Amino acid sequence: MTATILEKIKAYKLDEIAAAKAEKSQAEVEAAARTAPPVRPFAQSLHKASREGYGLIAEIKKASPSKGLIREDFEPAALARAYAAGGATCLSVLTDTPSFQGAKEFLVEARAECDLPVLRKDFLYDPYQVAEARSLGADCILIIMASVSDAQAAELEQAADEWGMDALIEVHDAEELARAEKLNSRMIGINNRNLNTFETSLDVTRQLSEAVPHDRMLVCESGLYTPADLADMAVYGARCFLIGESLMRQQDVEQATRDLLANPLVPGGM
Ligand SMILES: O=C(O)c1ccccc1NCC(=O)[C@H](O)[C@H](O)COP(=O)(O)O
Repeated sequence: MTATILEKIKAYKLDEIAAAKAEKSQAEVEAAARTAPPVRPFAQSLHKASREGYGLIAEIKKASPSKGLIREDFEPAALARAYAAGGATCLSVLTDTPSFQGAKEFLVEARAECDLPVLRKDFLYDPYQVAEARSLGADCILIIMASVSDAQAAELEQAADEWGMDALIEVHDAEELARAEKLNSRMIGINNRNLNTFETSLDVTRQLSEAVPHDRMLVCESGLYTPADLADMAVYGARCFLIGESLMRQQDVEQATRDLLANPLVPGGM
């Protein structure tokens, strides 16, 4: 049987992790993490922003498996400044190279340019990668339930907690959501994109949001383009959004970010 994209990504990630450990031991990466700049409050910032308007995690994303090259003129530092000036709450930076043309240095460069908390957007399997994320300055990690076991998810979450970082738990269906609920993290991301088929539909959030417990903060991820999309998703309880491609395709990223956030649906209103 042909391997799915997530299986292919996992295979090369495990090779990358082994190579990274051979180059820098766990103890060395932990020592580097201890000297990293203090953690910025990721979940707390989103929570605050979502009470006043929308919380936006703006993604620095050069390319993707589903879309190929998204943005040619790609400078993480300039993009971070534009997102911050446009009103983003947090940043997400792709650090995976083979599939997204990302890099660990992009996270360091982006974070140094602004005061926003930063998510390391990558495929994590090992607490080593969490310490590495912290050593780069990351304030939050992503745990993709489709690509890890319950035991791995709990181990990654615990590592994030020990470093004082937040974790965004990503789900795409009811079974993954039920598994995510066994974790402690308050942030649940519903990814509208099926990471194996790339099919993307806001129906995923429409159908799954109802099952998200009220004590969790819902983050609606992928396939969001317009203020109308955000207002539509807000009706289903999403006030926080993770957006990459649609903003990355804009010439004026700052203005596009501002426009997207300009007229949030009033909480509780229609
Ligand atoms: O974006 C992809 O093609 C992709 C393929 C396989 C695994 C993950 C993938 N993307 C990660 C994400 O979920 C998005 O970068 C993120 O939610 C932003 O989505 P978008 O606004 O649609 O760029």
